[in-house]
Amino acid sequence: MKRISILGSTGSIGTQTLDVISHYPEQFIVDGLAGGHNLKLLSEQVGKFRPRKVSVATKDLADELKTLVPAGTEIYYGDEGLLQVAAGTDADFVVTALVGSQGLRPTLAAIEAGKQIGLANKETLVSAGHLVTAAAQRRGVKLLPIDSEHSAIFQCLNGESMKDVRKITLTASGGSFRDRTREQLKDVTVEQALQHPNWSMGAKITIDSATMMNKGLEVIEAHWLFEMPYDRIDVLIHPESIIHSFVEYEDCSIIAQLGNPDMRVPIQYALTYPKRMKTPTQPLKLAEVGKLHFREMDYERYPCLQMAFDSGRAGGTATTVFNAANEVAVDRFLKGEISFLQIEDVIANVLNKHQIVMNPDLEEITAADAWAREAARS
Ligand SMILES: NC(=O)C1=CN([C@@H]2O[C@H](COP(=O)(O)OP(=O)(O)OC[C@H]3O[C@@H](n4cnc5c(N)ncnc54)[C@H](OP(=O)(O)O)[C@@H]3O)[C@@H](O)[C@H]2O)C=CC1
Ligand SMILES: CC(=O)[C@@H](O)[C@H](O)COP(=O)(O)O
Ligand SMILES: [Mn+2]
Repeated sequence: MKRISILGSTGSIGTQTLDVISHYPEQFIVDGLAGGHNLKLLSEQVGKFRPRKVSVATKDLADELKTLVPAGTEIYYGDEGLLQVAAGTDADFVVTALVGSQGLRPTLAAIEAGKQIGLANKETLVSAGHLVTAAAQRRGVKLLPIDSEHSAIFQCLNGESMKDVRKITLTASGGSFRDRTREQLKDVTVEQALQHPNWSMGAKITIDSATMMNKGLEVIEAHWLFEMPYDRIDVLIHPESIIHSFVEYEDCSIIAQLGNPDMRVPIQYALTYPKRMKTPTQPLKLAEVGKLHFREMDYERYPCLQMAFDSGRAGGTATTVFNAANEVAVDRFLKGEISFLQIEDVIANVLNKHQIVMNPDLEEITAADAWAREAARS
């Protein structure tokens, strides 16, 4: 029996994690759930899974939640609530499915408390990968990837020696605007940007896919998860999202992981690793798929991806600022304050103004993140 806490239980990854868990009630107990603002869904989850500790974004929401859940449920809110669900339960496994760098402190707290981590919240590694991986190493905690590309790479590396790896390649669908030129991006709407061709996900990551920022964040995530230098990480456009990523070895063998796009597969693999169990997903029928397509990445078409490699190579607080500026820019685009193409301008401007701090501690990361948010708003 594995005891689980979920940060971001009401989101796309959070709900799919609970779906996986509900297929194996004899294998999992839910100890903690943290949602944000969606009280209706969170109260249903509490009624069904009966966690001991639950958290929401604000005190008002916490007061309202008390009237909706079974007596005896411990209810928290805000930053303290996230820390309670991350580190203050008997869970041995924490799924990090918050969106954005707000997941950093709870993730660090869960690691310090010795919980194994199923990591979906990639922004934590982009913001402070050196702190998260060092804490995990020190505490003997596994960071099990949930992000589909990283789960694929993790599976392709299984049983192999890292010294035999030539490079890893992350596949990219191209997102909602994969068949448009830059000229055709000038007047795109929020609704159009939210139409991902292959995956149903939260709004922020769907916009990141359209700008190719998602792949940029994933390059930095892969750098930290697999200790891979940036010149051995490649990105390839693969519109079907069937090959989730692959590893090329020194003998020219390529090992890839394939499957229909369904996040319940990598979520379940992280939860049950190293065991594999049945999932409710549709098996991949390659004869029905017929053809798979690939295109070389065009870094001029996708400047966010180039900025990800540049800030990753620069190191220190460069990636913290790169991530925080993007979070604000995406939020402003979703609110209609800036155009789609201005997202990358905001990030570039903030990066240009930033004085990088090398080997930052948590306080310096927090300060750089706050500075970048302020700069991205002005
Ligand atoms: N969705 C996917 O398929 C994939 C997602 N990821 C990564 O996983 C992470 C989560 O993505 P996704 O599930 O799509 O995002 P969603 O937007 O669907 O979910 C975000 C979750 O965070 C919660 N949340 C937001 N703000 C707060 C807050 N202030 N306090 C507490 N909780 C808060 C939301 O609560 P509420 O809704 O109740 O307000 C929700 O539960 C991201 O880092 C993303 O990049 C990676 C690979 C695939
Ligand atoms: C499901 C998942 O892991 C997402 O990160 C997905 O990869 C987004 O797709 P693209 O960024 O390739 O469009
Ligand atoms: Mn991904």
